[in-house]
Amino acid sequence: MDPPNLTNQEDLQQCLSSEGIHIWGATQETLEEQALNELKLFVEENTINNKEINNGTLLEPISANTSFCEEQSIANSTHKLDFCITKDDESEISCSSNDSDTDYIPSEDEIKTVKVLKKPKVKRKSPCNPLKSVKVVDDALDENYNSRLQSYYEEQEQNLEELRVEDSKDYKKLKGGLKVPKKNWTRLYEYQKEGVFWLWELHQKPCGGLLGDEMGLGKTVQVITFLYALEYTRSPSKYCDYVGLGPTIIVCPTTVMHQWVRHFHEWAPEFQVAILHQSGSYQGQKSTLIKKIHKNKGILVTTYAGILKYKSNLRELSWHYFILDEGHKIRNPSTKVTMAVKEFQTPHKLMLTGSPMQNNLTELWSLFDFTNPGMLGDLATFNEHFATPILQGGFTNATPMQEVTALSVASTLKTIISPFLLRRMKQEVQDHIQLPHKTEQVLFCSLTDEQRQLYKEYLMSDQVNCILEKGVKSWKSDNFVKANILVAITNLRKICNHPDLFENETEDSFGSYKKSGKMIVVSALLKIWKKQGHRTLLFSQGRFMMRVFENFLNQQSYKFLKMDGSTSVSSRQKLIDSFNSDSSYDIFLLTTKVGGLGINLTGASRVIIYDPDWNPATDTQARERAWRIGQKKSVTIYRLLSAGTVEEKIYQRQVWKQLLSNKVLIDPNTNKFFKSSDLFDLFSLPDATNNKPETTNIFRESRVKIQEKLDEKKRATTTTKTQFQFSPDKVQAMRELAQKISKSLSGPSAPNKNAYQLELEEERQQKLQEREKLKLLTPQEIIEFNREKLLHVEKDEHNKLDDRVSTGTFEEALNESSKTSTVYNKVVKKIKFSQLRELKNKLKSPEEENSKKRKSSITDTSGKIDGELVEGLLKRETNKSSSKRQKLSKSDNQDNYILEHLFMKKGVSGALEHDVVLNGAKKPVTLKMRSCADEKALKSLEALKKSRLKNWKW
Ligand SMILES: Nc1ncnc2c1ncn2[C@@H]1O[C@H](COP(=O)(O)OP(=O)(O)OP(=O)(O)O)[C@@H](O)[C@H]1O
Repeated sequence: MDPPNLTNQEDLQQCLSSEGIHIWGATQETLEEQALNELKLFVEENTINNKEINNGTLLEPISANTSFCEEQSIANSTHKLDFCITKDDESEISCSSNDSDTDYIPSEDEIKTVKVLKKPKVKRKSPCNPLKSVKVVDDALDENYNSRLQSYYEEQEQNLEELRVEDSKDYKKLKGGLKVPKKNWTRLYEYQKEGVFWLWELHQKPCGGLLGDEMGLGKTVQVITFLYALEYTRSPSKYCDYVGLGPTIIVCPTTVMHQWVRHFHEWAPEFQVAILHQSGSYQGQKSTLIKKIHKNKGILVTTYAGILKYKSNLRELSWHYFILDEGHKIRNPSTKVTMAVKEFQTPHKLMLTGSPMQNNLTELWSLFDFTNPGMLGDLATFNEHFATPILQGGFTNATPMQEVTALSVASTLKTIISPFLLRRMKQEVQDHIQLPHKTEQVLFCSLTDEQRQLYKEYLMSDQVNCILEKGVKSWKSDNFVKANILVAITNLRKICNHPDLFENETEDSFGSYKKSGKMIVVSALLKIWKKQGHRTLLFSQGRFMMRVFENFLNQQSYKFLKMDGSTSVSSRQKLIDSFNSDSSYDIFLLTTKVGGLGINLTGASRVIIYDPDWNPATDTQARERAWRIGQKKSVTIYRLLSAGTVEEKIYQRQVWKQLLSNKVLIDPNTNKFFKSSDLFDLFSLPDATNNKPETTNIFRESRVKIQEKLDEKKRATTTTKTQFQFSPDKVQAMRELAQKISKSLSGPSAPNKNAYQLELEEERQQKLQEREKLKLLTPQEIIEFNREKLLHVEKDEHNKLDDRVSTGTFEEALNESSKTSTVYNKVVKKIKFSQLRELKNKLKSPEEENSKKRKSSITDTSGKIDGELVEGLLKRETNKSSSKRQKLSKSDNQDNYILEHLFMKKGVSGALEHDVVLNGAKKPVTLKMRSCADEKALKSLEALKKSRLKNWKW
């Protein structure tokens, strides 16, 4: 089989640079991602047109008629790569409405899941049919539009003959004269009002802007209110002939087209809003629809693919506003769709995205090249003077000077883009929106034995050996090796998700959750959350994993809905509405790319991201579906990773990218990024006994408290066991003694006061005996003895035992011994007190006893959650006397319990607080370095100004 045609090295380099790769060469970039990116470039450049890759073998081209994401079957292959290669952008557009994740453009990230050769022959029930919900109908057909307007006016008790937007005093006038209807203004949050004003300021200049508020903060609502206010104000435009709002195009992902229509109907009902897509109500010639909406000065909502498809019809006409929703889709400057949207010469261009920079600084350049063409100079100048120094300063091996230069250049860049970028984070506006608390943790799950075995075997396969032998030397020039690297990574990821995705088993056991470490964790989480009454969004990357989940959820009788690329566009909004409105659905199963963009799923308060994406924004987008305006409950998000595997590297890469983005968009003084791994790191697997995932060591300070606590507990037990050597007889004697004591302490209470006194007397005798015995022991043995006692006492307090590793020296042993004894004595006192109380209670009347039971059922701590006995629950601390504990919310307590449970029973070996990982420490900067760095930043600015002269279309 021939290797694919090589693209010329310049093209490759360009692609790499768009992924932030070219600058430092191989040493500081992960090779696997370069392979991935370059392969993506092949996809976009059609250099390996329609070939499929199977275990390193590039197979024959798929038929020329293959539509995007169409499932193909190629015989005699075993381990199928889970993606398809698009023929080209047009082929994607021509696909039917129900066959694609991606009615938007196949961007560089869009290597799609297509098929497996052997489809898992699992008997599947289809997910529950959603309840019927009101379908959003657009205004493409005049009769629909008129009848909607009529009902609206009737509702408003207004006359149909009135002006489209009535001129009354019922508005808020902003500086510069914009009148915002009060019915909208009063509904906006303060920061949204600022957003509307910012849009108005931009409108008065011949420039565009990027509304980059964090996801779910209401970017759509702000833009619609602004457009509505423009129309309401009816002021003539300085830069074109329109009065009020002229014809407008909104480009967005397929899934949110209907959401836009709905928002327009709610916030600006008088506008005529038509969907330019086969899922819209207009089924005639699309060119006719385009002309009609343009003439009526309406709003045309279409997809990124739609822009390509109808580009010539759309470009014939002049548009007032051109708006890109989820505008990061044009982050790659060399894709067709990016070039297409940049060809539109509208006076006003806006972009909405919650993740303006996902992988590298070139992306940011590409976005601003749309909204403010030429403002950041040409790409080469930008890369040389901004992207390079910022990136250089971010690596762990950067010199202090490089670091400070990066800081200065990043600050300069931030200053340049600030007037045209409005970005607010949820944390900043929390006072306004009052979002409920969010916890986001990364859980490191152990592989099952089967997975580990498979993973190891694959690592030792010829394919991986070949990569490691050839790859290090020739990956740069050998695209075949790059393709192999990609295939290998994909296979490893499959094993991490579920071994059956890699190696199909018999039908009966296909997809059993017990075969996958992460699925065992999912199973435990879903079980507990259902009991707690939480509803869950379960995100996964691939459709085949979705099938495994579907099978599992059916077996476990969960009620669920599902949305992936095969879900027809027209039914997606219905599914979303059904899930939000019908609380009987436990779970919404979604692919990250389809379900992660733009939609509202506040009906759920729990989110699982089953497998990490290379792009941090993809996972963040997914989590934001639940944690957004409208959410009433605390939200918990778990990102699952298989410990020690390639998934950890992917997560580390995510963090790296996120920190780079934060440096420019949030705080230039973000700390260093860490060095990425090399090829050997990718294809390795630490020993199973090494149960501390690498990532938890890198971000030690971000480890969740509960993990520390459990680790301490473990150490306390194991240390003692390994440090001291006792003869078996001695151990036995100590055990017996300790057991005897603990039995006497925790045994059934005496029936009356006299019996209790007798018991105390017996205890005193035992203590005396014990003291005699202790005289014969060494200090270390005393420690061990005390520990043993505490373990038998089986109370929480034994966790407070100091766990310092004893070296066995006499002094330390004595120290530790005295501490242990103190803890022990406290325990004993507490137990006695509780026994006494119990005894008193027994002497109380039955009524009093009943009332006490009622109370205790509220604060029950023994293996119960909300009154339910939960399997595997050891203990649940609801210590009323601890003020710290009292401050924790119910949700925090539930989360803590769940984590404890997962650590103890379900193979989770580490957990990180995701937000803490991303909050880097700040570096002190000396004055001298600062002035040198500022000089460099000034030079960068000069270079940019020169480049601007040629390019900026202000
Ligand atoms: N002022 C407001 N009053 C009531 N609801 C609001 C307000 N602002 C936003 N919302 C609601 O919050 C939700 C999120 O808003 P929207 O979809 O506009 O956010 P977004 O920033 O565009 O999100 P994404 O980036 O995910 O697309 C929507 O359901 C919207 O109706």
